[in-house]
Amino acid sequence: MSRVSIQNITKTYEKGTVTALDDVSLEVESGELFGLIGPDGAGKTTLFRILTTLLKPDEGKAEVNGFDVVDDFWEIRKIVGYMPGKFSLYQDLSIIENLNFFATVFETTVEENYHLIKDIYVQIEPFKDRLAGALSGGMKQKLALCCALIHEPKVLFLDEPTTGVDPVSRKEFWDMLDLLKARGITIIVSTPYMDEASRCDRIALMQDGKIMEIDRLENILEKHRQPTYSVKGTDRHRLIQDIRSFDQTDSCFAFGEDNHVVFKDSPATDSLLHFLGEKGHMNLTVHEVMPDIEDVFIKLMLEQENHG
Ligand SMILES: Nc1ncnc2c1ncn2[C@@H]1O[C@H](COP(=O)(O)OP(=O)(O)OP(=O)(O)O)[C@@H](O)[C@H]1O
Repeated sequence: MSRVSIQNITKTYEKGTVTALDDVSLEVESGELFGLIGPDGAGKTTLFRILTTLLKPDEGKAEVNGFDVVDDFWEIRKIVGYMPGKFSLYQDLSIIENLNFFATVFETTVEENYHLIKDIYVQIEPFKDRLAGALSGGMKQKLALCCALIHEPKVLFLDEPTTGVDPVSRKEFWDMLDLLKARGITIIVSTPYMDEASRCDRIALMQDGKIMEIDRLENILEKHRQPTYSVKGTDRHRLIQDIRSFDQTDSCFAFGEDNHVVFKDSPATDSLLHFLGEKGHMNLTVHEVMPDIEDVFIKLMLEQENHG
């Protein structure tokens, strides 16, 4: 049985003028570590709020562990853990007070379920009397995860848990999720960081309330692979504009120091270099690169924009 089943969910705000989710369907299997990947405003938080019964969909149906998110909301609240993106902790309570609070809400105690949070909690326990508001981003994130786990949830929803957290803590966080997955907990995690896709069993790429693709990362990369070129030069700002104005350019986006270019038909690197040279660009380099998930995301985003 799939743990989370979403069928044709639509949700709008502002009397129907803002569409947050547009006919979204998705199945997450038991024990999966599933990633919802997309930028701000893609609809990730709205989907989590529906699945954790805090918001009702306008249309469609969703189930968690066989319970309907509208009719069986009370059952769902007992079996899910939710780590919201913002404001999940009481800033003026200490670490241990926050944890006790969440345990009490679910009629349990920290002692009773200590084994569930132990691996994570030992890292912040030395500071247990420190106020949550005074913790670093990485420590807040660990505490929020402990609070979401303290009642032994079967399904865990984590909304952008690594946003604003340093790269080392981000990696540690994903290592912790691997441990939770090994215990059989189904996990759905959202992130705007494309590189985190590789840590998930499967991912859904979301943009503007729609799911553009759902699959294993390697399958998505394989399916959407297209020849992609890195073009660098001295005058970076003008370069991207000039590459875009070249008549054989299909798309060009900045990737850090780089510009990634896809051509309309056959690769036209020589004519592009000639074109840019005539526009006075210096120190130009061009070479083919292996497209990654960001390249695929942009490709799908442009296709979605062109269709709708
Ligand atoms: N309470 C609300 N009232 C009106 N519009 C809203 C409300 N909540 C979300 N929206 C809009 O719905 C869309 C989806 O927002 P949502 O918060 O679900 O996306 P997200 O992917 O979680 O992004 P973020 O990281 O910014 O929260 C956005 O256009 C957002 O502005």
